Amino acid sequence: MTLHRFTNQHEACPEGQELIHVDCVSHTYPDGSVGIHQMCFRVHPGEIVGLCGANGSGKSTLIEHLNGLLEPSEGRIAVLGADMKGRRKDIWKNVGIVFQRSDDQLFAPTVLDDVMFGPINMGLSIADAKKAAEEALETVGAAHLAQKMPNYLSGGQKRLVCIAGVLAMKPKVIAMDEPTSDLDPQHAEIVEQIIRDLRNRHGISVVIATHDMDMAARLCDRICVVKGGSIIADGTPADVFYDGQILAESGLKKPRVAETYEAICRVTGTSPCNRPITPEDLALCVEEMLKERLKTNLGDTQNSSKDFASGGI
Ligand SMILES: Nc1ncnc2c1ncn2[C@@H]1O[C@H](COP(=O)(O)OP(=O)(O)OP(=O)(O)O)[C@@H](O)[C@H]1O
Repeated sequence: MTLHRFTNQHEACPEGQELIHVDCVSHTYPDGSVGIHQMCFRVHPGEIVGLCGANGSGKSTLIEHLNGLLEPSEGRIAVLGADMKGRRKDIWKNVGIVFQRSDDQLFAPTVLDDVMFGPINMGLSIADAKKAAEEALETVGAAHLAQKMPNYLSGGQKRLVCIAGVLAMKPKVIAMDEPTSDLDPQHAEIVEQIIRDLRNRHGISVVIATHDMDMAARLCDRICVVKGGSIIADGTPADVFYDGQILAESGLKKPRVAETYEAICRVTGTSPCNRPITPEDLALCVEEMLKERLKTNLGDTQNSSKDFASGGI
C-alpha cells in the first residue's frame, strides 16, 4: 500500500472489489454547513480503517453515511457494488454503526431485548433473533448482562452491549464513532481487543473514527486523514504518522511510539529501524540497536586487546 495524497480537485475514485465505496460525496446539512466535501473513501474486506481528523473535520458525518442514516446531497455510495440510493434497509443489513454516545443506541427494557431488536427488524424469527443476540453478547463478553436494564449499566458495559447489538445483525462492516473515548484504560483495551477479534475471527471490516492516535497506530491497517470534510491522505499508519506535512496540515498529533523513535534517532544520531508504529516494533528496534552497539563495543575491546598484546599500545 502506498500513501495517497488527495488534491482539492475532483479526483477519479474508481470502484473495485471494496465492500463500501463512497465516491466524492458532498453532504450539506439543512443549515448550510458542509459535512462532507469531495470525499473518496473505500472499505476493503478484512481491514480496520481509522478515520483521523480534528474536531468538525467530518468523521461522524462520513460514518453516518456508511449505513444510510445520512444520504449524500451529491455523489454515490455503493455497498458490494450496488448503489445504495434509497435502499436504507440494504445498507443496515451490511453495515452497522456503533454510536459515540451509547445512550443514543440503547432503548429496550433489557439488554437481551435491545440486542434482539436489530435481528427482529431484519426479519428473523424470535427464536433466531434470540440465538443471534446471545451469540453476539457472548462474543463481546457480555452474556452475563442479558437480563439487566441498559440504563443501569456502566459506560463500559453499555459500549459492549452496543457493539453486540450491531454484531447480532451479522454485518460485513461495523463503523464505530470514538469507540473508546469515554472508557477507562481497562475497558478501552477490551474494546480494542474486540475490534481486533471482529476482523481476525469474524472477518468483519471495522471503521473507527478516533482522536486517539496511539490506538489508531496500534490497531489500524489503514489510516484516512480527514480535513474540512475531505480525506486528504490515505495510507498505512507508518506512512501517515511519519509524514510531518500531513500531520501539520491536519492538526494530528504523532503517536507516542513515533515520537519516542524520533527522540531515539535524535539522541543517538542513528535511524536504527524503519518507522516503528507499535510498542512491539519499537521494543524490537531498540533491542536490535543495543545488540549492534554491543557487537561494535565488543569488536572495539577485542581490537584494543590485540593491539595491547602486540605491543601496539
Ligand atoms: N446536524 C448537523 N447540523 C449542521 N451541521 C452539522 C451537523 N452535524 C455536523 N455538522 C457540521 O458538519 C461538520 C462536520 O462535523 P462532524 O461531526 O462530522 O465532524 P467530526 O470530525 O466527527 O467532529 P468531532 O471529532 O468533533 O466529533 C462540522 O462543521 C459540523 O459543525
